[in-house]
Amino acid sequence: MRVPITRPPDDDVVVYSIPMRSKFRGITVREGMLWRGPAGWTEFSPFLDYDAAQSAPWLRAAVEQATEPYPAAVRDAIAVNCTVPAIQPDRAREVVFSSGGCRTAKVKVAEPGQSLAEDCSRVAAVREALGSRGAIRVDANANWSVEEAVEAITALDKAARGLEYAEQPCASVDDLARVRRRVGVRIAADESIRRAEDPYLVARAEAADVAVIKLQPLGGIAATMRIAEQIGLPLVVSSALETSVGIGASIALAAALPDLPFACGLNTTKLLVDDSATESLAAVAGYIGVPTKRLVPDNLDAIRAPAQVRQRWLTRLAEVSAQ
Ligand SMILES: O=C(O)CCC(=O)c1ccccc1C(=O)O
Ligand SMILES: [Mg+2]
Repeated sequence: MRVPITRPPDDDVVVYSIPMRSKFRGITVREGMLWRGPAGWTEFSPFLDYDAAQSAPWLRAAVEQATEPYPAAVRDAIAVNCTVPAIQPDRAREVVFSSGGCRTAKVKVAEPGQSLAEDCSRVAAVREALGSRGAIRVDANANWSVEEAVEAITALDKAARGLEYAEQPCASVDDLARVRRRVGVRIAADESIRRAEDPYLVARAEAADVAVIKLQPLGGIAATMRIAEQIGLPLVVSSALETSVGIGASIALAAALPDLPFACGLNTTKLLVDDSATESLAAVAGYIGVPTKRLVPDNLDAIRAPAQVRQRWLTRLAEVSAQ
């Protein structure tokens, strides 16, 4: 079905370009667009490797944020995890110490070119920094085979002295199910939901214990809340590395969900060198407070992209709108 999506006039959008503190998922610079709609500021930031069709839900989410009010909140603060990139142990410790009091850490593992031993040292360092009562989850971004996943999850569970869950160990839903049957650690699905034709397949296949949901790839708050209702799995709301404008929408989603048993992956403005707002939405004592007003970005001049990058995004926005 062809759903027309309205886009703002070119002159009204801000294109930003912000370096990452460490390489994350192959990304060293985060780019995206911000504009103000009748309901408030919004963010559109599909990853650079996404084509126009894959970016269409991201635009629906951005248009919704610009035009619709947020749903009613049922909580006033969201527990969040800190996110540890595939970095050296001493820097991983630093991420935990400077996380704003997060009691849960998500650690990236299975980075191409790195070894299981490096993953184990990183996870052990995070445990040391977090203390025995914190929760540790790992995210392999689909980089393991079934056999590798079983071996790695078993070793990481030991190194972490207990894992909360392992996120997207393998690419296919069948492989997730196979790994889930063979390890004593919960399995979370991320790419299998946000990049899937059928987001419910993981649940039907009994391939995951936890569903990671991301606002932009799933097409906005209303669309994500429908999936949340029907998927029948505990949910973790996670970011797509937005600036505080986009994180605000994900916080609104997390605030509106009836059940939220795990910390959410929304403390990611820390991974960026700068932000759209001088007061970032970031954890204090492990929680991000749910704002009562929509965030107004006050740091736009500092993050504005060069003309070439701006032009590339305007072209991209036109292509995605034409979907
Ligand atoms: O969940 C988190 O802690 C932060 C968000 C995150 O990891 C992420 C951010 C951008 C793209 C992919 C991912 C991911 O979960 O794989
Ligand atoms: Mg993930």
